[in-house]
Amino acid sequence: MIRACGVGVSYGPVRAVSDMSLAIAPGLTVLSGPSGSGKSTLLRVLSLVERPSAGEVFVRDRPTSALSWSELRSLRRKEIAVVFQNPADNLISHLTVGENLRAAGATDLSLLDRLGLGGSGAWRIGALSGGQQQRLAFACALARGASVLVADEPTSQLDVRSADLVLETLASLPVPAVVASHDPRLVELADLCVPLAAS
Ligand SMILES: Nc1ncnc2c1ncn2[C@@H]1O[C@H](COP(=O)(O)OP(=O)(O)OP(=O)(O)O)[C@@H](O)[C@H]1O
Repeated sequence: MIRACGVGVSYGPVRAVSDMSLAIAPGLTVLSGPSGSGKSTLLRVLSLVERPSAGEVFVRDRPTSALSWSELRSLRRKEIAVVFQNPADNLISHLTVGENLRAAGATDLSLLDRLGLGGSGAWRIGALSGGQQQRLAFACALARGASVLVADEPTSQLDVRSADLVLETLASLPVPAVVASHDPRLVELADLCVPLAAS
């Protein structure tokens, strides 16, 4: 679905990503590596937020380097949903759980049951734990109908119990997901682990 071929990203003299090739397959792909190894940069490139300095990113076998920024944005909106590190950045705080899901495009609340949030449709966002908020963020991402979910360190701001909820969610997503994380438990869950070396 999304494929990177020989991707490199440089910021002046800093080579954030060097000659990286990978294909996001069904299941969970985890980008792991020490701080500064280029995980977030590679995620931005795979999410079409940033253009690589070298190489090519293919979406459904279509090369993206010749697309304009507006074409990239439309392709991203259609195919890719991003879940941010901080749960609050993913949700509309003054809406209820159900309203958030409907605002993301859901026609019913069945995704709540599927992600362990059944019965919470009328709750305010503030009544959810951090882990429940991240679960809801993944539910909203699925409601958008994206073909691929992308998440940068989705457990890093959560306590262990809340992180467990997110790990369960990541293990059972119905669409391919690519996640950058330091969390060794996420690496264990991965169908494909892509280790990045410090630059
Ligand atoms: N916009 C930018 N401008 C300049 N340098 C950048 C930029 N973004 C990232 N870098 C540099 O690129 C390298 C890789 O950064 P990146 O954030 O992708 O690593 P990371 O593995 O995600 O790190 P962390 O785990 O700490 O988030 C670092 O040396 C970083 O300072």
